[in-house]
Amino acid sequence: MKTLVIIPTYEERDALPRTLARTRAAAPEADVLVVDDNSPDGTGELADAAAAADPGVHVLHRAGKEGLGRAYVAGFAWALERGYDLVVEMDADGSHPPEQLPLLLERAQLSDAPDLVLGSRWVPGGAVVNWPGRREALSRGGNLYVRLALGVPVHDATGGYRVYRAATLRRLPLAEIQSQGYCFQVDMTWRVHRAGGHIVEMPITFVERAEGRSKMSRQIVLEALWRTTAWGLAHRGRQLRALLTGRRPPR
Ligand SMILES: Nc1nc2c(ncn2[C@@H]2O[C@H](COP(=O)(O)OP(=O)(O)O[C@H]3O[C@H](CO)[C@@H](O)[C@H](O)[C@@H]3O)[C@@H](O)[C@H]2O)c(=O)[nH]1
Repeated sequence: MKTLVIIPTYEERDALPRTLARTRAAAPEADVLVVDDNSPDGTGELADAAAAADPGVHVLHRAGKEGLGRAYVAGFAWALERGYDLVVEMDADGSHPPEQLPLLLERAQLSDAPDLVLGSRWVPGGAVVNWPGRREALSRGGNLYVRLALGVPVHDATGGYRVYRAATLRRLPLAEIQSQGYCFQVDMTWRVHRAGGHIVEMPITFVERAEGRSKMSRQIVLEALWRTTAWGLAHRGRQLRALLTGRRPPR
C-alpha cells in the first residue's frame, strides 16, 4: 500500500537527519513528508537538502509555528491529495524508533483493516525509556482522564506514533479541527472512535530524545485539559439526552 510518514518539525536540526536516514532504511517503501513550521534553526533547509538527495523525501514549509495539530492537518491534506493509502505520524527526534515502523505497517495491513493503529506505551510490551517520573505520571494520568472523560477504549490516546488508513481520514471533518498542541492526538483518536472506527493498539518503546528539546509546555497541557473536559461534558450531555428520549446513546 502506498504509504506516507509525516514528520512535523520545529527546531529539530540536530535530530532530523538521523531520523530521516533511519526511517528510509527501516521502511524504504514509504515516502516521508517533513512538515516544518519555519524553524529558526534551519531545520527546513536541512529537510530541503534531504529531499533534493532522495526522491522519497518531501517537504511542506509552513509560514510559522502553529502547533503540532495544524502541522498534521496540513500534512494529511497533502497525503490525501496525492492518493496515499496509509498515513503515519512520527516525531522527528527519534523517540519513535523508526525500526518499529514495519510492525505497525504490517498490523495496519492485516485483513481486519484497522482504521487506526496506535503505537502504545501503556499496553503490555510497551515501554518508555529515559522519561522523568513526572512526565510518565502526566502521560499515564492524562490517558486515564481521557478514558474516563470520553470513554475512548484505548490506553495511549496521547501518543504520536500511529498509522491511519487514508480512507478513514477522508471521512473525518479535518478542516473543523481546532486542537493546536498535543491534544490533537486525543482529538483524532476520539474522532476515529466516534465515527465507529476500528482502533488497535500495538506496544511500542518510546525512547526520550538525545538531541534538541521537547516542545511540551504548560500551555499544551492546559489546552489538553480544558478541551478534553469540554468534549467530555458535551459528550456525556449527548448520551444523557439520548437515554432520556429513548434513542441509542452515541459512542
Ligand atoms: N511543525 C511543527 N512541529 C512541531 C510543533 N511542535 C512540536 N512539533 C514537533 O512535534 C514532534 C513532537 O514534539 P516533542 O516536543 O518532541 O514532543 P514530546 O514532548 O517528546 O512528545 C511526546 O508527547 C506528546 C504528547 O503526548 C506526543 O504527541 C508525542 O508523540 C510524544 O509522545 C517533534 O517532531 C516536534 O518537532 C509545531 O508547532 N509545528
